[in-house]
Amino acid sequence: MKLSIIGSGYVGTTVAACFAKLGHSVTNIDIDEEIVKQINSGTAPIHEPGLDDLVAEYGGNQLRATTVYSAIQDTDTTFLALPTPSREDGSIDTSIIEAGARSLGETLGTKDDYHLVVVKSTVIPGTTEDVLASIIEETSGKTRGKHFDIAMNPEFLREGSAVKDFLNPDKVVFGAETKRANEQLTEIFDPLVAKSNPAVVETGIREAEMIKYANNTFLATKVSLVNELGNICKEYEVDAYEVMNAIGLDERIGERFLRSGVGWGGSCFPKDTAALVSAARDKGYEPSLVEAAIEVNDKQPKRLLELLESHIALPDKRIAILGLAFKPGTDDIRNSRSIPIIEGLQNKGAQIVAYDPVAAENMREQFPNIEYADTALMALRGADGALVVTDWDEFSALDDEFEQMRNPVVVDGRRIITHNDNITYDGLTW
Ligand SMILES: NC(=O)c1ccc[n+]([C@@H]2O[C@H](COP(=O)([O-])OP(=O)(O)OC[C@H]3O[C@@H](n4cnc5c(N)ncnc54)[C@H](O)[C@@H]3O)[C@@H](O)[C@H]2O)c1
Ligand SMILES: O=c1ccn([C@@H]2O[C@H](COP(=O)(O)OP(=O)(O)O[C@H]3O[C@H](CO)[C@@H](O)[C@H](O)[C@H]3O)[C@@H](O)[C@H]2O)c(=O)[nH]1
Repeated sequence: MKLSIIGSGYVGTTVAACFAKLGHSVTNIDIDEEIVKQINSGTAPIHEPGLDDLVAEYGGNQLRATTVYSAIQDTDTTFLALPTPSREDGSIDTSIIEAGARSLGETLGTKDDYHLVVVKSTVIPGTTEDVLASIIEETSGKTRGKHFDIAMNPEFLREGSAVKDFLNPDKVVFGAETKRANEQLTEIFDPLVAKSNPAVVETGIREAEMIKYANNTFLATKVSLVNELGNICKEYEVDAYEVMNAIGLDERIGERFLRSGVGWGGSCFPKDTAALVSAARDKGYEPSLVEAAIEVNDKQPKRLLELLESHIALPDKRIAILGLAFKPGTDDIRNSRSIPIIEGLQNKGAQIVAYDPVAAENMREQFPNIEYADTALMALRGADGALVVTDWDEFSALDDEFEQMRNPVVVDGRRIITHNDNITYDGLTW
């Protein structure tokens, strides 16, 4: 089928490249000319394992990119994969996706045949129907349910494994209000369903919107609960990882997302939990458990700094930060736990030398005045303390490199460093 995808970020580019691999002809629409150029020349605009190969194979032929919205007219279905960031008060800011819907509606106004619009972005229940569909009707002059349909298809891929996740999902969710929309979505996803056999959830639009928030809030709260349990375990000198491995054997709990540490970051958990809290309050409901999950998460980076301070006084000390990305496998630093850690160290008067295999350039834009090292060893050399913030594999292989520190105090926020007699090791968990 001929698909267009508005927004070529982490989701839009990954989904587009994967749909091309599945045999569809895909056009990415983005306002960023650099991204458009990169895709057309076969280069992935973001760091994501496996994406380079797909964009190299399909970019410029079965996968094209443009800044021109009218390219949508030559497609059957448009996915909206635009950002839905947090406002200052945590509520969802729909201004970008509204602008995208407006441009989409304007171009659909002169399209002759039926079109399916699919919201891929994460949006609060009611946004697809009450906000986006209304904008498209208004700007196109067309009637929803007749000339076009709108559907909601939330995305569950994780950064760092986005291509693999998209091609091998546990489930695909189709939120649709007409048979025709549901059938068209089914046809688009047919090659994926045939290949990886996920559960197919056919549901209403509002339910699809809420499934995404419920999914993320459940996982974020699970990790916060694990962090709280890990903190209590530490007080009692109990190995939290052994405890979690055991409770994970209970199928009702499950073995994944049980790693306690410095907390969750990224472009989704923080913003989606905040948006759900805000949306609940809008309806007069106080979501105290979700608020507590956020509070536990906010405290973990502070706990890491307190642990470091229990070993050394920070003013004027050289502190190595290992890991800037919010998780391994990505260059994304949005809401990374490394950000409050850098700020906390700066407030205490420490000198920072940071290392990350791929995310340093993104962090440099936000913190141009800290030192960035080219390797973990270079960051550690001469440092008075080291904080492990991201669980990159290469950090778990570090060993006598720590001996190059002036004072080998290592505080592990991810439980990945092997203890040895030559370092003073401490961690968030025992
Ligand atoms: N990042 C993830 O892992 C992930 C996973 C699942 C769902 N989501 C959701 O998907 C949505 C997109 O997230 P993302 O991380 O891909 O965003 P992103 O910030 O990585 O990418 C958004 C892209 O949209 C482009 N853009 C902005 N305004 C535009 C416009 N008017 N027209 C065309 N392009 C425009 C930007 O240039 C950018 O390339 C969000 O709602 C997010 O919550 C994200
Ligand atoms: O046991 C765990 C698992 C995760 N994390 C942290 O949780 C955050 C999020 O990790 P992960 O969920 O793997 O990455 P994301 O790319 O943010 O993916 C989440 O957010 C996406 C955007 O909505 C969803 O699509 C995914 O399903 C959902 O997992 C990261 O900071 C991790 O370090 C932990 O601390 N302990």
